[in-house]
Amino acid sequence: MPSREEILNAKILVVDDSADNVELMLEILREAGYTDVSSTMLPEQVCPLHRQQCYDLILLDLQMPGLNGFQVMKGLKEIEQGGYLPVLALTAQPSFKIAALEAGARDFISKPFDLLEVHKRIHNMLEVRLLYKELAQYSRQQQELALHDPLTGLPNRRLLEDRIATVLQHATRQQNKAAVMYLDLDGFKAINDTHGHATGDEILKMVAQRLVGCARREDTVARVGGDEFVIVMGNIAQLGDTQEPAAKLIEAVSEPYVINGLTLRLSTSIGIGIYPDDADQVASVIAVADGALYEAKRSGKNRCCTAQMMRTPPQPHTMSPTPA
Ligand SMILES: Nc1nc2c(ncn2[C@@H]2O[C@H](COP(=O)(O)OP(=O)(O)OP(=O)(O)O)[C@@H](O)[C@H]2O)c(=O)[nH]1
Repeated sequence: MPSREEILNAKILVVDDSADNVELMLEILREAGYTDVSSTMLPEQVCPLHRQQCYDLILLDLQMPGLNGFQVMKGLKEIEQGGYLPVLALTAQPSFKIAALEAGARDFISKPFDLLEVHKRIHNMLEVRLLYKELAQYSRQQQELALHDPLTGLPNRRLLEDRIATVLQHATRQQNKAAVMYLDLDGFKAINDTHGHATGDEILKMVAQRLVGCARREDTVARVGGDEFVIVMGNIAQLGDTQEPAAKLIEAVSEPYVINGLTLRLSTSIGIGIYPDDADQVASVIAVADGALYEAKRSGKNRCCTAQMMRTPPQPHTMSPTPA
């Protein structure tokens, strides 16, 4: 629940074409202890102001010349799409009360003002508005958590798959290629076993930072398993464009890690799959990169293999003719 202090610090806008009404409402609010109150007598200013200030409460007169309160609410609804319209309608017309609620106002205050009613309705409405904001923020945080790895903060497999799908669509439209690089650290288990899980965690965080440091801004670096990471590169012309970035990644991972006075080293193996040359679906391009990674491990680790290498049969050695 929002605290009393949070409620008193909420952002409030008073909208009325009568200077006397504005003055009266400002005085009531200030006396009640509200600290962040402003006003306008120009209804056409309400939407631009709300876009800028994101008010917690708009006390809106319904009968104003030019733009009336109902028209203002229509504009506010476009700003607060799917959200909570923080409008308390002010009206002297009993017949407008229901119309205002139907138009999206959360509540109304009758004119002439009854002080007790004004205080209660403003307080109740702010309580709900602030609670709504807290919930919306909590839900955003939960969504973030569901899509990111808690240890490194990198995107997790779910978000990675979404990103790959977007990159593949883009590559199709642009008639170019995309690369999926699958990395698995070499000998990471030994670090855990020798120096403990906490040290292993520190290494994973440092590896994550180094990979992000090597990638372009538009690439996605994700953690998809214990010591497994995937980097998606869009907008490449050919497989050859991945060789330099892959070498950079291998070098970055092999730099020493200094943790609690210990200097540790490890390396990484990388498998690369290219869209659309090696596969044309999200899952299959990840699978071919994983297959190439397996080959990189099998053939000695600390290296990069491509799916294309696995398809190309080894070339027979050509012997130079022996001079007679
Ligand atoms: N510290 C830490 N370790 C983890 C985490 N998740 C998985 N692991 C460990 O990471 C290790 C990964 O295993 P492997 O990839 O088979 O080990 P490896 O020694 O790197 O083997 P190669 O890839 O063949 O070189 C396992 O020991 C897991 O217990 C984590 O979040 N933190």
